[in-house]
Amino acid sequence: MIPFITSAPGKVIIFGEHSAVYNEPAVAASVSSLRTFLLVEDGAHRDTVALNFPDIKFHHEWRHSEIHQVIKLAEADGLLTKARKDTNNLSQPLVTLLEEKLLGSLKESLHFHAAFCFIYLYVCLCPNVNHVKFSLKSTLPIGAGLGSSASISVALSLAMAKLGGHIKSTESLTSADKKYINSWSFIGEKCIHGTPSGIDNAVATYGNAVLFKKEDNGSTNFQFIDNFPKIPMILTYTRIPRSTKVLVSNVRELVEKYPSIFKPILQSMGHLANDGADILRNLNDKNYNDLLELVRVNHGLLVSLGVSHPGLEIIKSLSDTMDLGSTKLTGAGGGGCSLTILKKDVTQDQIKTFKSILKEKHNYGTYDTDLGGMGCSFVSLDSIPEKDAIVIKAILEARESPREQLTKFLFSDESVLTWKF
Ligand SMILES: Nc1ncnc2c1ncn2[C@@H]1O[C@H](COP(=O)(O)OP(=O)(O)OP(=O)(O)O)[C@@H](O)[C@H]1O
Ligand SMILES: C[C@@](O)(CCO)CC(=O)[O-]
Ligand SMILES: [Mg+2]
Repeated sequence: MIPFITSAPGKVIIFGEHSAVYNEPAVAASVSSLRTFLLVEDGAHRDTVALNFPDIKFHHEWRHSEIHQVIKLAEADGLLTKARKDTNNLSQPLVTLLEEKLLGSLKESLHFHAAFCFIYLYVCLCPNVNHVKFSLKSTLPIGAGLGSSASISVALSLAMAKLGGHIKSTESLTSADKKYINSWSFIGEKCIHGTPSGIDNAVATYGNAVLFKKEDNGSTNFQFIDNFPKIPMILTYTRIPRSTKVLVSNVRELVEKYPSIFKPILQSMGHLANDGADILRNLNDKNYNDLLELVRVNHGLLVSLGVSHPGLEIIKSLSDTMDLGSTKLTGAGGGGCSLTILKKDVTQDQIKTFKSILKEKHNYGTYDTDLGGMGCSFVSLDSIPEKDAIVIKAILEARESPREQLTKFLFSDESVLTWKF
């Protein structure tokens, strides 16, 4: 089976970030052109499980025998069996064991969370896989609100589900396969940020656009928004770093301190997401301004939750001053990215001016991308000529490879890869 590559996209939340965590509906769409790629191949050394995550300058090797000892401890009191059965919650005793025995040396937060997500999934899904190396690279900005954590959780869950024999499909993924990947990537997201709603991993697994809702019993419910309209928009990346885990826990403190103030705000966001989904299902000239209005209101409510940032307000203020449309933060906020939905009459010149002010004055980047499209996918490198496989492996293993190069060789019309999904 080895070598193979898995992949999963990022996402944009259009309505309902943060309120989604409180079981309110939310709307998100995949950003199929911004993706994480994970190469699984034989390792260089026997008895090792190696991680090569160049985007965050993280390279790590565990001896398989060392992991195996931890697995034996976890198996002894039935802990692992329990953890494997529960895809709604992390097993705290297993987390403690992994932290003590396998993650103790990792102090840097990005490294710790990526390794924690990896090792929890590994011991649950494919603990016997040995002499193996995982190289992971993404064209998504990391920690920027576009779902980088969910895309790595999904790419890892798909790879480990294949390695552990939980997914046997060699052609397209079945709906049971996707359900399995979605459940385990939710656990991966829990390792990275504590209390995810599950919207990001659902979109990274299934692709397309969804109206999502987490139910009170922990299950998730989502409907695809078919024929998702092409909306003229600009995604702006402030490059201001932040952590979803911290932002979500700050909101929780506020909600617990002032429930009578914040619960209605969260519910209001939920109503807004439902109304927004109705508009998006049937977007036309008459309701286009309603879409802009709801985006503006959603941002205002997010500001009241304390998850904006002066750097995001710069984008909002410029788009308001230039009368371009409505801007809201997207994802967890606190920096990261914003989404500007453009009015219908905005000209190319105005867009150019907006982008260049943001670039020159603030060093912000922008992404031109469509929403929707393919969710998680995989491809075997045995299925392509060896010379192409060598090039692709080198790109995925290299310390640095530009986003354009990754996209060109792995996910463009020029790529030799035929993804299965
Ligand atoms: N390419 C990558 N390589 C290694 N680790 C990554 C990569 N992308 C994401 N991560 C992990 O995900 C974490 C960032 O997740 P976080 O949820 O804070 O941001 P995000 O998912 O980009 O934004 P949001 O959750 O708002 O959509 C990092 O700490 C890191 O551990
Ligand atoms: C902030 C949040 O609502 C979205 C992060 O992309 C968290 C979540 O839903 O898991
Ligand atoms: Mg995330």
